[in-house]
Amino acid sequence: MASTPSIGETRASSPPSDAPAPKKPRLEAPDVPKSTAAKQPKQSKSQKRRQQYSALPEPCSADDVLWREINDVLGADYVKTALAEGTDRQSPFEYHQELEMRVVALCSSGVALATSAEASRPWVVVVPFCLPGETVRVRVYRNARMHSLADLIAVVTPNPEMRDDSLVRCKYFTSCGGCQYQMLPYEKQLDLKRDVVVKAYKNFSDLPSSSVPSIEPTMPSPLQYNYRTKITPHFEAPTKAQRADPANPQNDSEQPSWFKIGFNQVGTHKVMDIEDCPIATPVIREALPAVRANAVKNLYTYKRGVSLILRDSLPVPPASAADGSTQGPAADADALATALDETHICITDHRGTVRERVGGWLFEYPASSFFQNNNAVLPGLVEYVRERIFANPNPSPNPPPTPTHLVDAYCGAGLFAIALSPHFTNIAGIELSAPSIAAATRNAALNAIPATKISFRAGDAADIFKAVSEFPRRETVVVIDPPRKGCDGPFIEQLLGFGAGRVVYVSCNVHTQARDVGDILRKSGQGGKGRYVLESVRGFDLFPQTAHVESVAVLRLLEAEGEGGEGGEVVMGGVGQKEKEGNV
Ligand SMILES: C[S@@+](CC[C@H](N)C(=O)[O-])C[C@H]1O[C@@H](n2cnc3c(N)ncnc32)[C@H](O)[C@@H]1O
Repeated sequence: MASTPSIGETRASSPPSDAPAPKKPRLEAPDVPKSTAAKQPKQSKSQKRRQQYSALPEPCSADDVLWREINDVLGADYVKTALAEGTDRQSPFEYHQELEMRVVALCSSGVALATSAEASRPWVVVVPFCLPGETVRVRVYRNARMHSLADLIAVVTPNPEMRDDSLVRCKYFTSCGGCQYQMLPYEKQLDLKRDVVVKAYKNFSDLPSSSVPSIEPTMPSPLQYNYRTKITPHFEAPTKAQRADPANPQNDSEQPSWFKIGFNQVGTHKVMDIEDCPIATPVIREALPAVRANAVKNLYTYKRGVSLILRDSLPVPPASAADGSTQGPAADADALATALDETHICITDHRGTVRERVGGWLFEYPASSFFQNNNAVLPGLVEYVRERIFANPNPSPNPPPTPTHLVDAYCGAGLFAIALSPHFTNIAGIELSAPSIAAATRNAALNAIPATKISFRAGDAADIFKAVSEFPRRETVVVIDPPRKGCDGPFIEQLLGFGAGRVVYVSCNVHTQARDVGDILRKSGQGGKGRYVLESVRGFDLFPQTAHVESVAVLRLLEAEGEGGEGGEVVMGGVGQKEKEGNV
């Protein structure tokens, strides 16, 4: 998801398809004297580096999330003064210095933020795998703006209220960059993830706290290990020197010591060798040794690095999707389907087809395309979305109309459109990836949903609103589930222009979600279609043992008249102020 090209950028820099190719720009206009031409001096590499060095992180990026939390620890005024005085990079610590620090906070990415009263000036040290309240021994490996990055050497004084090292199930924990929280009881993980959502809305929504309802407790995953239905271990192609190493094994079943197949080592882009991953589903764990052995066997044929794929799947009956012969809930979950559900296989071919069941619904999609990675949590997620769409938290004599139409923007293989289909008369989905759209269309047939009721189209999410101009706006729900970078300006503009009665924003990046929700609430107050209020926000744990949290925000349109929609101030939706106290 993170690698999805930035649609906004592409659009801004590409001419419309029927426009002539742009001419190479002239450096100077012919009638402008040389000395006064507005020619931008070319930047040298070191100038560019200096500029990057002095620029603050890109808004809403992972670096920005860390930066804001460093500000919270040190105090915004202190940081502002350091920036103004140019002392923001004057670390009190040396490269490779060993220090004893006290952990004062956990960052949203799962790393700890530590400080030392003995440092010559207030400074944060960022260190993985430790918890607030702990005293830790660390070694600094990089100095940056107002903080240093360090490796954990040892936990000197553990926090017994949080840490339970007996819970750790993976031998690679604290070396592999995949998991951050295996030492934490599951309830604590859920609490920390709620804090992440609270901080995201505080730091990124730019909304008054009165507009943000109390963040609900994080929805747990039914499985805390063995849940991950997709893993992508990777490896680098051998270098010339490695190929020529006389110490290399002479048979193709033995793995040279320099050949690593796995995931990135914590805090680096270096691959570490991983033979097992206990958060992956059993069928993936069983398949991994053979997949690794195959990579070792073919090792010298690789010219470039490779990302392997292992996806948990139900067996795909021949031609089931194309002719709709295997029907989902309509087939009444017959004995064959039940038997198939009990047998899982591992798909390792990027061009293969994966089949999953979510509740009573079947989904098939290309192995290389997007589908949520924790099947166990999906029925609860879909049910929560359904329940919030039809809930009326503020019963009034003039209730909003019952939703009848659904728009699934960023629909992938059709998860929300299909699983919510019994509750709507008309459904439209849009998605950028053509293979995912083909899968969504097949999935509708696979689940016996008539094409007169549901349709999918490939395209930019913003384009869906033209296609559904006949949908009654107040009775329409828009489900948004964008990639990590969130929605772009044109999408939000179209969304507001349409004015759907309800918007459910599902997100794999709560920081961009908070930014976009803030934008929607503010801008909707300025238009004529009424204004949105934020009714609820809840984190979902799709990735136990990691710091990652997904989030569902529910927005409701207050009409300009009749539902108290007049006035410019953004107000909170479904939750009373009392419940809200002590939140953000
Ligand atoms: C987080 S996934 C959600 C998919 C689906 N809702 C699900 O739960 O399976 C985000 C999807 O948005 C698609 N996408 C990315 N940019 C898009 C855009 N500008 N317009 C439409 N879809 C886009 C990606 O291809 C990806 O399938």
